[in-house]
Amino acid sequence: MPKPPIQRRRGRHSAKPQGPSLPKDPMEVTIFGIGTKGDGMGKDDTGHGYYVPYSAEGDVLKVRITGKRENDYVGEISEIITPSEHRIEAPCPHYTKCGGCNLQHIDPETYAQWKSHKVADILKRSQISINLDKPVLVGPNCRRRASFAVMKKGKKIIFGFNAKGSHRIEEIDHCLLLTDPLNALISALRDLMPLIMKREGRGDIIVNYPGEAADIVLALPGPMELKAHQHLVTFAEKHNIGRLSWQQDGKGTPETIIQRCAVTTQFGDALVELPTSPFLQPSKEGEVALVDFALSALRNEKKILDLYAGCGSFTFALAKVGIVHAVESHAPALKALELSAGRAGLGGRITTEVRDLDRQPLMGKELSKFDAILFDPPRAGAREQARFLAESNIPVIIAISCNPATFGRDAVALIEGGYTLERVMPVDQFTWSDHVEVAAIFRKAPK
Ligand SMILES: C[S@@+](CC[C@H](N)C(=O)[O-])C[C@H]1O[C@@H](n2cnc3c(N)ncnc32)[C@H](O)[C@@H]1O
Repeated sequence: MPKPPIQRRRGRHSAKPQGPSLPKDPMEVTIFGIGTKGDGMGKDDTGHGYYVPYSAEGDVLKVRITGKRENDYVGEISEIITPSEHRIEAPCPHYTKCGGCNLQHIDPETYAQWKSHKVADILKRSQISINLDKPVLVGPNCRRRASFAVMKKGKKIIFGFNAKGSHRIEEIDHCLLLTDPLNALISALRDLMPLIMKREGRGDIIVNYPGEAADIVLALPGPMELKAHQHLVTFAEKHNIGRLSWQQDGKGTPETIIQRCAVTTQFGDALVELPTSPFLQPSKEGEVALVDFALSALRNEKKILDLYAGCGSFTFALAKVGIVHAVESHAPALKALELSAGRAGLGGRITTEVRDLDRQPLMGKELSKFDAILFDPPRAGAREQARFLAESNIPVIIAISCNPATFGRDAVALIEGGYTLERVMPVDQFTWSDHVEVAAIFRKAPK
């Protein structure tokens, strides 16, 4: 029988104990499903509801109650009485201690179904019913970005990943989700910390490895000390770091300390020189799947609008179909896109515009110039912009979203505006977590 997950200490954000009203003895709970946040949902024999992290459908458990979520109890597994048939041994030794993953203990088939069910459930809440495409599962060993946590207390430094809902840091040497070049940096970064982290406190080390060279932001307490510079130069040389930046106390714009070479990524034929901390799709595999999906919606549209374009993950691919206007609020990202378009000889096919689409969405006549639109907003979605897209008569709209809930809201606006939702494809770039992305196609018949 698999071992019960290791119990974590209660952290700052976990459910608060409710005092004497909470039963003290562990309760027997049967898990009947997994909720949208990845916690098992169960019932005891009185019918009371439970949320139990790290449980699986069909588990019979002894659950120690730690708090309440609305009318239901939240609990921790104290014993697995009968394991679910969907339970497997989690592949990572840090599982349940590190906060990164919460669905490693479920067999791959059930896991994949759950990702699709999560999207379907959220869409159903918005009264949207559609047969979803088969999900794209990017899998482990693909993530090209990581945010490590570091803490110095006295002389002791701990480097790893934050535990879930807690100040604790789980020390790790290897993460199954990361690409090999990123994993190879972990022990080197740990060894670097005592040489450069002189003040007590906490920090984050954000590493992007989008192409040939890594880009690292050291968000650490206090200013960089002069002595740290030579250590950083040696570190950058030895480990092929393209750029190293220091962000004092994790606030403000990171200051570039060392730039050995350009930090680049390839979008189609264009090599894009990236600014510090750019948005990129978390994996190349996910990026390719999303781009292929977007292209599958297009025929030979002449004018295409790429909203929330970032550094151009979609722009360069769309420019093979038509002339693209890329709009984005982060000026350095758009500058990188524009320069790369020029170098790739695409200056005539790609135009750019820095614009805040919440405050100043494209509307009416501006939209009517385009034959197709792709929009890929942040987690909050594109509420304002979607209202105007809904009113437009653009024949095809492609939506990419990292948040099915805000996608559902924006999709309703488009459907109420006369669009038909043709396809929705779940994309799992956040393997073993409860996150899932979606890509969708909407069409409107010409008037
Ligand atoms: C999910 S990312 C997508 C970026 C790009 N499409 C990609 O796949 O790499 C969302 C982008 O929206 C931009 N953004 C956020 N809020 C915005 C706003 N109000 N107006 C315009 N762009 C915004 C962010 O800077 C970011 O580049």
